[in-house]
Amino acid sequence: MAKGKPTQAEPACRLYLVTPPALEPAAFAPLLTEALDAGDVACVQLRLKDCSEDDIRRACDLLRPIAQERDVAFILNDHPRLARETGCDGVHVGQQDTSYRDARKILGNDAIVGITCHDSRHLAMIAGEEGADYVAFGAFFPTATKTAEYKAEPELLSWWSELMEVPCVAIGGITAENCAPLVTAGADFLAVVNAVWGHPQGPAAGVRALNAAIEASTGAALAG
Ligand SMILES: Cc1ncc(COP(=O)(O)OP(=O)(O)O)c(N)n1
Ligand SMILES: Cc1nc(C(=O)O)sc1CCOP(=O)(O)O
Ligand SMILES: [Mg+2]
Repeated sequence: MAKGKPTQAEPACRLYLVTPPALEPAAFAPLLTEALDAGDVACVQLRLKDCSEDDIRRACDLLRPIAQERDVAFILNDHPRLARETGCDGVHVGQQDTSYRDARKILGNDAIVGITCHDSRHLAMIAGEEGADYVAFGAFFPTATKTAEYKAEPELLSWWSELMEVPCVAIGGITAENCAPLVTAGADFLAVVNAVWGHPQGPAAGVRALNAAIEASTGAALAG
């Protein structure tokens, strides 16, 4: 994920992989490699919940190079200081996490800082004005990966993308089967957990299915 909207050389909507909330880094490394080698992925977010900072450091040290060697941005969830310390490309922070300003201070202007905005135009406008590199809306569909308290609609993506240059990420229960309205509404990135890591044929098949669905929806949108 370069800073800014995908360019003309890149697909209009790209995949943003979020890791499962618990993983064993050595066992997960080949799965990540398989996923990234299967198709177009803009970004990987390491999202580990209920584990120590040392566990996060170890996971970053093993998984970050797999993404960065492939020109895929590696973003850490929730922990701007750890993101800086471990050489991540950026951080994703939610409304209850470190503020945008503090995250930016910690990481500097070259890093990617993305912000959760739930279903809120107001939060997104603030994040965009403050300088966020992307705003994330969700959850678009029911998800078993976390308890999602907000429900976003595709119309939010069309409103945002018609008005703003700052890229928008859609998240929450997204699959190859249901993603078309989000792509046509203008999502710049689709963030997924279960559709890739829980795919019955493995993560490579998950990435291929989502890439194909994005391409088909983009073609349909261009055809009018
Ligand atoms: C791309 C993306 N969008 C939203 C979130 C959710 O962040 P947050 O609200 O801080 O919740 P947790 O992920 O920390 O449980 C995200 N991580 N990534
Ligand atoms: C991490 C996260 N944030 C969400 C939000 O709505 O902000 S939904 C979500 C989980 C996404 O996982 P899956 O693709 O398996 O539904
Ligand atoms: Mg968070």
